[in-house]
Amino acid sequence: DDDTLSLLVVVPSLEASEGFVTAPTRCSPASSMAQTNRLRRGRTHHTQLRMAVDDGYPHTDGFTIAPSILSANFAKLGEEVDNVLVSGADTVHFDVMDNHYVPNLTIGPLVCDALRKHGVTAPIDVHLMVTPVDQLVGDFIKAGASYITFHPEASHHPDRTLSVIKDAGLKAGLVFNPATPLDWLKYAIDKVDIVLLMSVNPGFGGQKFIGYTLDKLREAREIIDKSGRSIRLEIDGGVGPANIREVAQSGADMFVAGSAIFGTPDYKETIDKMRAELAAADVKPSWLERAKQGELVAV
Ligand SMILES: O=C(CO)[C@H](O)[C@H](O)COP(=O)(O)O
Repeated sequence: DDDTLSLLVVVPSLEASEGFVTAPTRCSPASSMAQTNRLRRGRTHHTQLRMAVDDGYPHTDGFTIAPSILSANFAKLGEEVDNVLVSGADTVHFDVMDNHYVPNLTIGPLVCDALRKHGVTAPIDVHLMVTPVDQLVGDFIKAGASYITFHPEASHHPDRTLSVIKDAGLKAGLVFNPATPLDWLKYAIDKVDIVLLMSVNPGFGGQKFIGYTLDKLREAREIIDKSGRSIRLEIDGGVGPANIREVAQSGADMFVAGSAIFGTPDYKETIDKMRAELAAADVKPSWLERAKQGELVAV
């Protein structure tokens, strides 16, 4: 209920081969507002409530699967989101397009708020493809977003925008279009929780993965690992069971997939295939391995 949150907390275990053990705990909203919001946002409505107290992300295997609702049936969005979450997705990827920064028009804070009111408790990963950025950031914080990522070149003050998101207790991220260099990370990396690489030109679902972004993933992975921080590396565009293994091997640990999931009749079967490919990739998420060795600074 809203007064007392009863959670199963997932904590990293140095001994467990999967990297996690579960332990029941009880959390009270008497803690700070930011912490309370974080707890609420971190709740999932899977078969059991899960939360990674180390970093605020839910995960089963250290990898995050984030279906993009851009490819969902908007006429029954709540049901679509419920289905994809019970099918094993970790977060809901929420694409916001303004017909200005990108040539398409989608959904805004009202829809995010409606999903929360519908009962969605999984993290909502808001990807802003808009300019200007700042007004919508405030609106999405109020609407119950969990993570907000934006394109730095679309913001007048990227550093300030990152701070506003983080100060509200959310995860903040920068998004890079396929041909946009990663230079923006050089100065702002201490405020970045998520680096999102576009592997298609933003604006539409169902496009083909641009191959050279695999090199860019490796470059971003190196920058992140050097930073010594638990930053997630998210990839978005043209990802599905056929290429997720190679994408993971190139360094990604958060995978957005729209048409590959919503375009299939059985979401669980598709997500299971993606997880099987991740297991076969024979790589562990860098953040998880380094957390086990006590190397990472929490974000
Ligand atoms: O941000 C996006 C487009 O701008 C979408 O999230 C992305 O394209 C995912 O769709 P698909 O998996 O079908 O490529």
